[in-house]
Amino acid sequence: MFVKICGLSREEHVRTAVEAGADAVGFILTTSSRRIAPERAAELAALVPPHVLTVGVFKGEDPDAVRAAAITAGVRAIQLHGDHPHSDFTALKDLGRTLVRAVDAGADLRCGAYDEDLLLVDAPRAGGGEPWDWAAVRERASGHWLLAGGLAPGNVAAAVAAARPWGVDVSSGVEVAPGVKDSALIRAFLEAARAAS
Ligand SMILES: O=C(O)c1ccccc1NCC(=O)[C@H](O)[C@H](O)COP(=O)(O)O
Repeated sequence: MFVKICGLSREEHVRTAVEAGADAVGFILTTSSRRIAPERAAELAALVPPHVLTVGVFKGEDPDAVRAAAITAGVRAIQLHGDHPHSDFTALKDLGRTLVRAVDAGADLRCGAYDEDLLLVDAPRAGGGEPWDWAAVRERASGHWLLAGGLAPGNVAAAVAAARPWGVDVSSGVEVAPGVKDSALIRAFLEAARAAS
């Protein structure tokens, strides 16, 4: 089970996620209360060992802006939300970063359909912490795909049983207040996700 902890902004939480065994950590580089500057993401990404994927999260920006921010941040993966066309993934391919297509359940759920490396199937409102009908995508999603949207330590096992994803992603479910991560919740989520696999 691949586990991504998203929306990190503090050193303490990046270190906790890495030490607790996260496979990926995400930095929000788009409009959001969780947004951090690419330069700040670069400071945090420098704390992350090579075996953990650093992910820059974007929504709706044009490929040139995504490229510039991803280079400044030094992230090894780019996650695009917001109905980006196939051509945006093609335009970013030469960067050599892992490309993540983030969609809701209404989209094409075959990982690789847009030449992406990973697919993230999320609630309609990304980062909203809202559970949805995870089981509905079980037969439709395929390949290297992550389930997201309203996951938390207490429900990730049920979500995995319902949707059978390749990986999971969490943000709100490891926060004690909007945008404020908690180390104990990060550890609890990783433990529960591992046990669910
Ligand atoms: O988290 C945000 O604020 C955000 C804003 C705009 C685009 C994407 C965003 N988050 C992306 C993520 O990968 C979240 O972890 C994912 O949507 C799950 O969030 P949650 O339901 O809060 O666990």
